[in-house]
Amino acid sequence: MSEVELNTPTLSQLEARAGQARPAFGEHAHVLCDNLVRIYKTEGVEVVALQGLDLLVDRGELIAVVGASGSGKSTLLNVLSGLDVPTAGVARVAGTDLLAMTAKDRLRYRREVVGFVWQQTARNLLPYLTAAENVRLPMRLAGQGSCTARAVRSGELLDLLGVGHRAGSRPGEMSGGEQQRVAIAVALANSPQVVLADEPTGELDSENSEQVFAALRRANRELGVTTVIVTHDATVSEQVDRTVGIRDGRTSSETLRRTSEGGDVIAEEYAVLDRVGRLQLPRDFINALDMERRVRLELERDHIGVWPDKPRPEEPEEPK
Ligand SMILES: Nc1ncnc2c1ncn2[C@@H]1O[C@H](COP(=O)(O)OP(=O)(O)OP(=O)(O)O)[C@@H](O)[C@H]1O
Repeated sequence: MSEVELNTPTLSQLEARAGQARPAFGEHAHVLCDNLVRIYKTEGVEVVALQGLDLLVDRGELIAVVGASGSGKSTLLNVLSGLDVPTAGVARVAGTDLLAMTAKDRLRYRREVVGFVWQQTARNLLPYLTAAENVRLPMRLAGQGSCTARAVRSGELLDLLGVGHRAGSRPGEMSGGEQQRVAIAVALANSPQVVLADEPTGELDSENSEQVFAALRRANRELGVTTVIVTHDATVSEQVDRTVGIRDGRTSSETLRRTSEGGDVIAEEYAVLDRVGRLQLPRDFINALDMERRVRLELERDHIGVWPDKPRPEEPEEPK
């Protein structure tokens, strides 16, 4: 055997080396969506609601997903909550592969792994039970703890979310914001690993919305529960550290919030670069430069320039 043959790696060695060099996408993420596709077919017409969406959320992180109506937010949440199955791609939450669940796995997943807060308070709480009874119900259904242990936990959760004084009230006797904070306690009752909230402030005024966001932040911080809030309200980026924007069924931007040394809250927006190098330019940037179909790129030492295909007509000079 020649020396060249001896030193030439085999295909399987090359594959093993490639695997070592790059950890799998989102290997350590608590919530992972990789190239997620959801196509709805109705009367022969196909609607692509998710078009290869990538999303990573770390354990213990709190993020918001924002997007215009029809961008795919509810579809994403339905997949993450185990209500819907994507057409293709990977969806994994707290180690559970959402595309490979049996009906029994799905029930366990929805009962033990994730907690939900829906927009409509009526979907979150039973009207004829008090706040404390509503929080105790999921624990009873899951057969968790003794009667006393359940009462203690419901009291602690209601206190944590600032609605301890409402323990004996029925939903109809509480404000919308209080009902949603009780709903968060219900979602947390069985100690889920991930809380999913769909427009939790959609029916609330700004003061109540802020209280609900503050309650979600407190639950996230104190209990370490990973939290994903879906909303069309772009101002949510002031309330959370990371906001992921979806456009046309794909993640398009991220806004990161940080506090400067002077104490000011600074929100910086980034475009998302996907794994094959695709980037969605903001619609207003494209419109401002009349960009269409293709653009010219130039690689500089520390950035990439993007120019319209055709030069823009000269601006007419202002008459003197
Ligand atoms: N069951 C369905 N059958 C057919 N098309 C659907 C279905 N559900 C959603 N779609 C379509 O998929 C796309 C994404 O919808 P989705 O409800 O996920 O968006 P969204 O961002 O949550 O919107 P909204 O904020 O209005 O609820 C839309 O074009 C919608 O019409």
